[in-house]
Amino acid sequence: MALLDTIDSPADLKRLPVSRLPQVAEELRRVIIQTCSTNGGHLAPSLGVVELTIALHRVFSTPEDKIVWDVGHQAYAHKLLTGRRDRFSTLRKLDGISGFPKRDESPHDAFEVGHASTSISAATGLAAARDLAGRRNKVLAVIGDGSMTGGMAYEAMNHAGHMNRDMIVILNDNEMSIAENVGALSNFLTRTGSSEFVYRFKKNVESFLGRKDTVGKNLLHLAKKLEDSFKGFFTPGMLFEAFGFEYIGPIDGHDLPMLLETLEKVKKYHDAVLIHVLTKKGKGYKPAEDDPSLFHGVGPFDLESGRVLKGKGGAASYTAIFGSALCKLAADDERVVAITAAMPDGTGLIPFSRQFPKRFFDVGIAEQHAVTFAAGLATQGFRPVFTVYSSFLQRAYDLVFHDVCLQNLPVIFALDRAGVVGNDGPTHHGSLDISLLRHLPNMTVMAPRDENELQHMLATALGMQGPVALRYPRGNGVGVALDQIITPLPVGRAEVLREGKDGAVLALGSMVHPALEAALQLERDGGPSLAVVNARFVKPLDEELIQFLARTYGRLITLEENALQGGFGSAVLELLEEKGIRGTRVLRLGYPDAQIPQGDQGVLRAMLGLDPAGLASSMEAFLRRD
Ligand SMILES: Cc1ncc(C[n+]2csc(CCOP(=O)(O)OP(=O)(O)O)c2C)c(N)n1
Ligand SMILES: CC(=O)[C@@H](O)[C@H](O)COP(=O)(O)O
Ligand SMILES: [Mg+2]
Repeated sequence: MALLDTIDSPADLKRLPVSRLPQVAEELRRVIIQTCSTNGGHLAPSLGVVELTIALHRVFSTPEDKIVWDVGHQAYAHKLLTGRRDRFSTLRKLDGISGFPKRDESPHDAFEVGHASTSISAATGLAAARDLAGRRNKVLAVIGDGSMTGGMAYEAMNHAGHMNRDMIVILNDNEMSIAENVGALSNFLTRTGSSEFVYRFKKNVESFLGRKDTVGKNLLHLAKKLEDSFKGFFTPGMLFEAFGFEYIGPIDGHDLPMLLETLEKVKKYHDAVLIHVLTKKGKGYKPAEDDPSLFHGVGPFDLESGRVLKGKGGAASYTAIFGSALCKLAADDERVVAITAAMPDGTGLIPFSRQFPKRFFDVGIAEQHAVTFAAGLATQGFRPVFTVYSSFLQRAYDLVFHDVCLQNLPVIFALDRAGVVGNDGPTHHGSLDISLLRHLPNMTVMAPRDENELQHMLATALGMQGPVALRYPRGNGVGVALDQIITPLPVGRAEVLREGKDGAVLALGSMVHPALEAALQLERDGGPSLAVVNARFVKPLDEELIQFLARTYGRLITLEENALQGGFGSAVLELLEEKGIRGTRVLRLGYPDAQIPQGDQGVLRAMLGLDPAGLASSMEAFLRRD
């Protein structure tokens, strides 16, 4: 029987002799690799923290003690050790366990995450609550070096350090974000400098004098003092100590005895402490060790070879086509610059970064900074294209308004992953961007019906003088041929794709082709005949056409992959109200006011009634109600 099968809670782990822990680590890795090979998932991040997770659950006692995982994509071992081994095969599937910590999934999941750099803030809140309630549990945040490039982490450290709450931050430093980590901090963190001296010195002293020898401890103390005396070096320790955190490290994040000893020691402290651990992303699975970016968030893969069975960014993906169109347009327009917030691969900007290295900027996980950085560039005549997942732009909302729209600056927001993204679930679905952006002054919002129109919309955006949001879905296009010549579209003009007698469908972006399919299906079945319009623009709407359709049919159906509240359909309703067009019946189809769960994209769209069959059924029922 596998040792892991005997661990239904951290208490079971605590009962094992230390000598058995390496076997637990080995079995955890085997389950994580096996599950990710079938389900996909965040393999490399989770493999990198197996020993750290074992050590944490050996020394601390969740759920009383609180562990907040930053992003939470690395928490698979945590889930396996906290009673979810039997359900782990449902990872990231509809109705399965989440790929991120979820409070309603386990009391051991102290806080819900998914977007980076929030863990220290949450942990600070948990620590303050503990103190107010007079409890004495420990509170920890585990944050990666990539997530440490997010400004919120410093806001939190500044506050936590000031309060000097009893809390522990564990910096999991694997020198990787999704891609190689970027930024001055990243270089700084890997510049162990005198810390390296102290680290090697500590290792030598320990091996020579034994761990428990007091002389060794005094020598270690001396080594630390030596480090402090190296005024010429400004080491990570000093940075975090400037924030009021006692710094410990760097230590080997795969050395279980060292981890256990360090955590046991720090557990006795009652101050703000940061432990800097060095880990290898993907440790224990060679394909992931060799390519931690590919295996950061990976689709199903062949266990033996590590060959990924269905990649995300296939040649026909919206992402890849966006990336190549941007390169084409940038070649003829030197004003074009591209910006990513630590996601060059996921946003398709790798080709651009290679072709125009001086015009490419990876700002780290810093979306707020990215927006205002783009605004700065735009004031000087450049055409910044900030390519970002829809859900990750949400944290920069005010900067979009305050720094871009109010100044009416020509910044382009290329919003990838708009609509349901699939197995990442509710934190990552791009379900809000239309509602967030369409009411901002000077903003244009558009969505292409397919991957070919995406090219033309990008050219349209680059030809405009103010802010533009261009949203498109995760995954492959509909398989249309790509025009070689990319030309701008007439702004604010929709496109009638088919005529009808009984009503008109205004479909936006990824809903256009399903709408066509549904209308055709209805007609084939002898049902109503519907006109279908590719709306193209949420702002400005094609006011003339929409008023004509309202007056002609008296019945309109709007379709969008966005929350209904404040979405495209809302904009149509507002227009009819504003123009005094009474009596038109409007059916709005889109996302409800509810969390959309995780699951394959097609399954979710069908669940939401946004697949062709679901659309046909809703449309027919609506038209029959007359
Ligand atoms: C606000 C936000 N932006 C971008 C992402 C996408 N993202 C997820 S994990 C990750 C890299 C995290 O790097 P690190 O914290 O070092 O963790 P590691 O994967 O190396 O363990 C990024 C950019 C996100 N989840 N949230
Ligand atoms: C954890 C995280 O936020 C990213 O890794 C995200 O899951 C990537 O999403 P894609 O798989 O759509 O690129
Ligand atoms: Mg990292």
